[in-house]
Amino acid sequence: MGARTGAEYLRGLRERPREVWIHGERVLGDITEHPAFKNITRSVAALYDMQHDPSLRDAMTFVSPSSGERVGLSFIQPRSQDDLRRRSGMMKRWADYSGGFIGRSPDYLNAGLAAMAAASDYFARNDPRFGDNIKRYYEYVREHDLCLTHTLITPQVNRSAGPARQADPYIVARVVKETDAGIVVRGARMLATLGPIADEIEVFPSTVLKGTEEDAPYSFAFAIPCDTPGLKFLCRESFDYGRSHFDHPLGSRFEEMDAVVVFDDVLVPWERVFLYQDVQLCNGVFAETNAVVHMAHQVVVKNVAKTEFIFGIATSIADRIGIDGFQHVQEKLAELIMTLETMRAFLRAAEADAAVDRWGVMTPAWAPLNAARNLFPRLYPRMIEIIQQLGASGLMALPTEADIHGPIGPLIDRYLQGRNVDAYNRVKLFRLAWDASLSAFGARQVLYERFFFGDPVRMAGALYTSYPKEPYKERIQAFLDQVEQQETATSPVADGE
Ligand SMILES: Cc1cc2c(cc1C)N(C[C@H](O)[C@H](O)[C@H](O)COP(=O)(O)OP(=O)(O)OC[C@H]1O[C@@H](n3cnc4c(N)ncnc43)[C@H](O)[C@@H]1O)c1[nH]c(=O)[nH]c(=O)c1N2
Ligand SMILES: O=C(O)Cc1ccc(O)cc1
Repeated sequence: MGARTGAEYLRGLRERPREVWIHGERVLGDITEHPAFKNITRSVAALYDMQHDPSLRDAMTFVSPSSGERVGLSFIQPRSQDDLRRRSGMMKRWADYSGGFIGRSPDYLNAGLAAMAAASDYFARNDPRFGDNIKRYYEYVREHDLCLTHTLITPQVNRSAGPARQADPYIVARVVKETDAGIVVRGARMLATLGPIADEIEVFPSTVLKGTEEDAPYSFAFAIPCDTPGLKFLCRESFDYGRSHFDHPLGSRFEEMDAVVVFDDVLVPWERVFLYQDVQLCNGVFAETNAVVHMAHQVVVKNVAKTEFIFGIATSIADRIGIDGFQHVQEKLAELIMTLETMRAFLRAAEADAAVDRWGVMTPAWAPLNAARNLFPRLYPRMIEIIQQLGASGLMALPTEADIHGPIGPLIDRYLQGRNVDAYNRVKLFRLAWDASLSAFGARQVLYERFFFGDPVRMAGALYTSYPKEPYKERIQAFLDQVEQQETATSPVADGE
């Protein structure tokens, strides 16, 4: 019990084989040895191991209020700004490990779950048992340091109709029946990042349901182990092509995988149900519990780490091939600095203006985090464009490790050296830039940043509609009135001329 080591995380996956499909086959045997999952499971394990580095103990863990064990800091229910800063410090260490390329390190969902448990009264409004369920579940996950995945989105079949109005009412995961033991769920959800190698899956409300009776069977929040019978993970193709860390420095380590989740009459025990059939409570769960704020806190920490990493790549390219003196290159690098400082400022503002919410949790200020989560999906594709603009053909004149060590090695040494670096290290840098900006891994990162927190168009709409606009409109009206008064006061008629 308490914060796990990487070995304990890997053992947990081995002990609980789950139904995972990839490349036309079911993963049989040890998933931690499967080519698509071996490297990412080692990377997630490395995150857990950081919790046991004696020099990082206080930076990565805190003392559990229930067991007295040291548990992961992302599970903390912050009570002070200091707690928030400690949590973001911990999140930054995890994000730095992968340059922000493991978007779904477990801290993202841990922070959300901690907030939901603090807001257990919200779930109790649906049913008093659900309030106890979410609290108990949070403690269970925290004390066992489990790795969570989540799935919110309905299958992309026909977006012009709600879940009940699809070609088949069982496309979207819904409740088929209730038993004394729990609810039975049939249908599918999208898109569980890290799903096949998580311990548990949260199946939470997603798109805004209409609030009519027909949506009730689609309205629920629950969590179950990933090896629950009938639960299937349908993976996309792996972007870890089994190449060396030199050839694919990111894809060979941080390919976190995304999977469609199918529920083939899955029994969800009542003690794991947190919301059921109450459409309004389902629609409000992330906002009303402030879980979305705490998750956004992790996201902005990750954005800082990722922007630092991309800026590091871009400025290294500029230096290595001698383009750093050109004005337009400096302008592009300055753009990355602006993005970095913007993200840092959002994070700092959110922590500095944090306040205790109605659930008693010290909660980062939402306005800067909400602005950040709307802005970054627009800035990240531009960051990647800058890498492409600076790297140019160098992102394609890119031999592999085998070429460097093979018969053409001397040619590479001569023609692919940089201004101040040998060919080996120049190619190594450019392969990293390629993996961040052009490989399947890199392209998926752009898509991830565009969409993972929701459809950017609807997110922007929600930002606009929820933002307090009256004070600004009133100010403009007052300004216009003032102009009129001044005109009247200074006009010849008013002066009696
Ligand atoms: C790489 C990656 C990883 C993840 C995820 C996505 C991606 C790309 N997601 C899913 C993510 O939450 C999801 O992509 C967004 O919410 C958008 O939903 P759809 O992808 O279904 O697009 P959707 O089909 O809704 O939209 C497609 C297009 O249609 C437009 N559109 C659709 N409906 C509209 C409407 N009503 N009004 C206006 N425009 C509309 C959109 O603006 C968009 O341009 C996820 N989810 C999850 O639960 N867990 C996870 O771990 C992840 N991980
Ligand atoms: O749906 C929401 O309101 C917030 C949300 C979006 C994406 C996600 O991964 C978690 C929560």
